[in-house]
Amino acid sequence: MSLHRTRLIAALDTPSYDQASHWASELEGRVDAIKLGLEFTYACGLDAVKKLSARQELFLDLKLHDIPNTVASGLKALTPIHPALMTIHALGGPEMISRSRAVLEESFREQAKRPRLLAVTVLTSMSEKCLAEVGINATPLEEVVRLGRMAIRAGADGLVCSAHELVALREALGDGPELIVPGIRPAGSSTDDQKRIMTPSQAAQAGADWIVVGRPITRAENPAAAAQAIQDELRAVTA
Ligand SMILES: O=C(O)c1cc(=O)[nH]c(=O)n1[C@@H]1O[C@H](COP(=O)(O)O)[C@@H](O)[C@H]1O
Repeated sequence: MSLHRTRLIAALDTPSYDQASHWASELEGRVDAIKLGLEFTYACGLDAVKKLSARQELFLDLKLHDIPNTVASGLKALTPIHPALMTIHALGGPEMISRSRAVLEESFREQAKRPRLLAVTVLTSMSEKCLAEVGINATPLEEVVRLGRMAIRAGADGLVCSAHELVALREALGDGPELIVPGIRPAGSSTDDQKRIMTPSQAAQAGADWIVVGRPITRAENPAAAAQAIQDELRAVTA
């Protein structure tokens, strides 16, 4: 496995434009991208998403999951925002994924500028017990690899998974798919609602392309210093 630089995405989860804007400026140059998701987008709207992401690479994490036509049309409506990364749920199935990929390809003449389509496999807040409660009798690892193979075959550019599944996904799918990893907790920090967690350096060693970190940065006394400490930890892995 090649050890490449793992990039850091800060999840700016807040309903307040001023708070998100403050974090974005504080973190500029210290993180590789910002993530705006359901909380910020529902509270502040898409114009605010566009404005806030004007200066930084954007992961727009809206985790679409509906019938193929609705998801593909929803993604098309989001293309003027021009995120670098967008999410849909792998559980929507292969037709939903392939139509999503097709609509993004049609919307961007230059494919290099097309947002990368990420399929969320098994949420990092879910354990084996929780999977059983929704009727899936498999370990998170088995389910992530199964969904991951299907999603990449159907046209996803990458997958959202926990760090625990990285090695198995690389073995199954090679270096091609972009692997994005939330559920990251620096040593000693609170796990919150996350179940399948690892530290930044463990995720980097296991081959994450990007790690997503929210509360350990945004709830730190000094978010910029917290982000810098994570970058230092990531760099130490590849040094
Ligand atoms: O798609 C995601 O980004 C995502 C998928 C997943 O399985 N688990 C997960 O935590 N996330 C997101 O990653 C961020 C993690 O935030 P913290 O737990 O505060 O670090 C949140 O914004 C979640 O919405």
